[in-house]
Amino acid sequence: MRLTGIEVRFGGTPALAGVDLAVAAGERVAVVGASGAGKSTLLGVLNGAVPPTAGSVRVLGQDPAALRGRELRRLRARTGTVHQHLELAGQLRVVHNVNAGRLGAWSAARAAWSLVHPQGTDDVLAALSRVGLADRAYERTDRLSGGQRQRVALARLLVQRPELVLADEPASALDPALADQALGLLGELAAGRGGALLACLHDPALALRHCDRVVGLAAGRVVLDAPARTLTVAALEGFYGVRR
Ligand SMILES: Nc1ncnc2c1ncn2[C@@H]1O[C@H](COP(=O)(O)OP(=O)(O)OP(=O)(O)O)[C@@H](O)[C@H]1O
Repeated sequence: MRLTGIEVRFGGTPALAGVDLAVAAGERVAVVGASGAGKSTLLGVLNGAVPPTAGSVRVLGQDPAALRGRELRRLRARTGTVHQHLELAGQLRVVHNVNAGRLGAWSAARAAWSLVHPQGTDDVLAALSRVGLADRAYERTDRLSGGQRQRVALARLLVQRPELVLADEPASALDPALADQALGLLGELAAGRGGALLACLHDPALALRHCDRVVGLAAGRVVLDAPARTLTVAALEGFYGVRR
């Protein structure tokens, strides 16, 4: 995956400005930076949700902004995103939300039928069991806690089995043990498909424990790009403006 000279403008000030970033297969990259630095916008450029106003994007050998229809759906099925706001349908049962991870690989008819009769439930239950929620499969999703819903979104990704994993603060509502487990699962998922993981993280210790490389953004620019083993929690806290 490679970004070259990426600029994104929503209005006056650019959300991303001159971003160059190449990520190799197998890399686990933490994207860090203060609120508003451009982290979510960067993930949006990679999954095709945010078209750049300048620059070029290659994701799994393709340019998401140049694709339409079936080609774009195919690329999106290979790119899995855990969104910051999760994008779960609260009124649906957990099993349906997890099954939605497969929608990119199914026809519209099969996807609609799966809402009545969930398909491939064994995989769904296995994914829910990996995130500790097997006993909540048939509950309405909006009855779950924030952290439980975050784990439903993770189970949806496990069912999707994408190559490139994009995770926007995937552990923000999880306790420390569950956060470690979630990051471990995301890293395994990306490695298992020969892909890569990019995770926006606000917790420096979590970033250093689970990622090989840390990319820091400030005001839409890359201001840090270093192997995790060369960084410390204190250095990353300084990057966030924390003073002790
Ligand atoms: N859809 C949008 N329309 C207008 N401005 C936007 C939009 N999305 C993001 N921005 C602006 O782009 C800048 C970067 O936002 P972004 O969401 O990428 O930051 P972030 O680093 O992910 O922040 P946070 O840690 O708070 O989630 C911000 O100034 C934000 O206001």
